[in-house]
Amino acid sequence: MLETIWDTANRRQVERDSPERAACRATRCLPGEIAPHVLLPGDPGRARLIAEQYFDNGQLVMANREFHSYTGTYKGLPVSVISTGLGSPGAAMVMQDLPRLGVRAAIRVGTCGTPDPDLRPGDVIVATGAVRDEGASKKHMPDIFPAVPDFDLTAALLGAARTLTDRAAYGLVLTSDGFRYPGLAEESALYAGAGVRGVDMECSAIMVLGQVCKVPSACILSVDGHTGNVAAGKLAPDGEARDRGIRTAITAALDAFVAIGQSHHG
Ligand SMILES: O=P(O)(O)O[C@H]1O[C@H](CO)[C@@H](O)[C@H]1O
Ligand SMILES: O=c1cc[nH]c(=O)[nH]1
Repeated sequence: MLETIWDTANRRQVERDSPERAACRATRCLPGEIAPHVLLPGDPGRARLIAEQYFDNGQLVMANREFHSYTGTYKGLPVSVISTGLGSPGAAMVMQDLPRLGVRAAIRVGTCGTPDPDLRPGDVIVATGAVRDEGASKKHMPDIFPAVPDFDLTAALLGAARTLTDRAAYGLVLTSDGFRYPGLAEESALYAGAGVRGVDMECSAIMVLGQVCKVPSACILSVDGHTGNVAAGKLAPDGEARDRGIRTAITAALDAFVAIGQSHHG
């Protein structure tokens, strides 16, 4: 069982609902509680898994709604993980908290469907850009603005993924406000013809807010199945393959942080 960080790290105890914590309205974290390098899974359970299985001395910092934050180290580098919940509004709110928390790089480690017959469950996709079929980012930037990740962070992420697996792909992602909806099959076929390889619900918001909030951001996704199956009502993901891909994505993201970490000190 993880302890809260202020139990063991001599931090001030500040109530979750205090005005001081509300300055970061989603995460309710304080400056100093979050490391400069942050992983962003959607699922709070995945945040916990990362803290328990990948961090040294990973400790729970704060749990507010679906936004659960942990801090620890990886290969000696201070790192944090914050879950963004399901969908772009929550992801956008987390991104808005990050500048105040001193975050210098953020990587989404998520899951996706794929419309690409060449990809298999358990493959990982490093996103090179995203179709903005979600509403949250449009509250921050008009929809003619592109959703692109940070180039250097993305290059480091792809490099790290390729050292771990020969099933690391890169390409565009379709980020949507829907999971299963009437136009899914047609839309994903249309976009797949122009290079979309993954379908998720947060990447484009994280990329656009990364630009707006000046937090270099990138995304890596584990494929959990084909969008054709979801569109046809076959909703069960390939859980075993998905989890294998998630483990690859987490390690690649952390290794990318270590690779770029040197430039973020001093
Ligand atoms: O596994 P996560 O990171 O939550 O990502 C994907 O999974 C959820 C849908 O099941 C959406 O949040 C989608 O983007
Ligand atoms: O948004 C998502 C996430 C996982 N799998 C899908 O098919 N869609």
